[in-house]
Amino acid sequence: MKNRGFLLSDVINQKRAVQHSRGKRAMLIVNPRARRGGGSIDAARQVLVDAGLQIEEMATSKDENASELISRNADHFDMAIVGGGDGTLNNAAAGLSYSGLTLGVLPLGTANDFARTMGIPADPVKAAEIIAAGHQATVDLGEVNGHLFFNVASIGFSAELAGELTEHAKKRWGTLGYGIVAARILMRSRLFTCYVDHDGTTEKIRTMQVSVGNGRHYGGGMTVEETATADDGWLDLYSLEVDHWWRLLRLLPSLRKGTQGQWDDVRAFKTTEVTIRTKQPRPVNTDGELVTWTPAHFRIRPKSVNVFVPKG
Ligand SMILES: Nc1ncnc2c1ncn2[C@@H]1O[C@H](COP(=O)(O)OP(=O)(O)OP(=O)(O)O)[C@@H](O)[C@H]1O
Repeated sequence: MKNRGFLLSDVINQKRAVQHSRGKRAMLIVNPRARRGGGSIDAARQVLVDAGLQIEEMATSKDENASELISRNADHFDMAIVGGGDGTLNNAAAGLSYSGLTLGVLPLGTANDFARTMGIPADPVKAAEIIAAGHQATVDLGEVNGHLFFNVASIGFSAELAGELTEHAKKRWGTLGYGIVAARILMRSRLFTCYVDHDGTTEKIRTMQVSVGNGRHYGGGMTVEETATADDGWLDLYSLEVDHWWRLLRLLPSLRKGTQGQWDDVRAFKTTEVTIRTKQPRPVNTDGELVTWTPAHFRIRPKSVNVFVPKG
């Protein structure tokens, strides 16, 4: 009986997917440089085709910007399916936001934090089923100095991590790679001075890292803030003001759960706009890519992108 019920619900879901997707045109942009981007996504593509989508695959390379591809071709499509990690999604963010095309995510990256935030399964076939089913949500984007991001932007320790964690290391070690390189950088990290302008005040702080999150997860399963969602209209900032790296160790469980704001040496608040200034220019990374330098002006861009998400 159990098996029969399961088969019936599969058939019903497939029918619903076909009703929603039949005849819709989807551009499929796969980043071959993402961790699993070089592998086959044939099975995921087949799920989309079986649901009735007309798929046109568009090549993206190091020099080709996914946003440009989306903007240039938006008139001919109903949705843009992006196969890659968080770097690829950020690369597509401007095009998605300006074109209004709905985003389908095939998580082919290392961390896939945006997929995690939205509850999209890491398995590309299951993720394709979510796209075919057609349930949508509208999410915010973060912006720093004109660069858009889905999950998080940081200054300090994790920007150094982004600089040192090579593509090769990510491909080889996956999220374990983050851990190994992070431990090495942590041991030599020192506090630096920042001026934080927000909500009419300026705070001078000494910090090891400032993170500004739009979504919920980053860094392969860390949490920006336990109540954060990608559609809450807020940026969540936290600053690690610990004086020795080893004090960070006791914060690790909180950093995973997003409860770090409860510690005395962590400053945390919600805002919609914040500027961070440093004495010397410091690099800013968005989801592992170095994109700009301080002074860094962050703001929330509410309700910017429609995304296919699991029901509920
Ligand atoms: N449209 C694109 N075409 C080609 N390369 C891209 C594109 N967008 C991003 N990249 C580059 O591809 C590399 C890998 O992409 P991405 O960051 O998506 O995967 P990942 O690093 O494996 O996953 P994650 O960011 O989830 O950890 C990044 O260094 C990024 O700069």
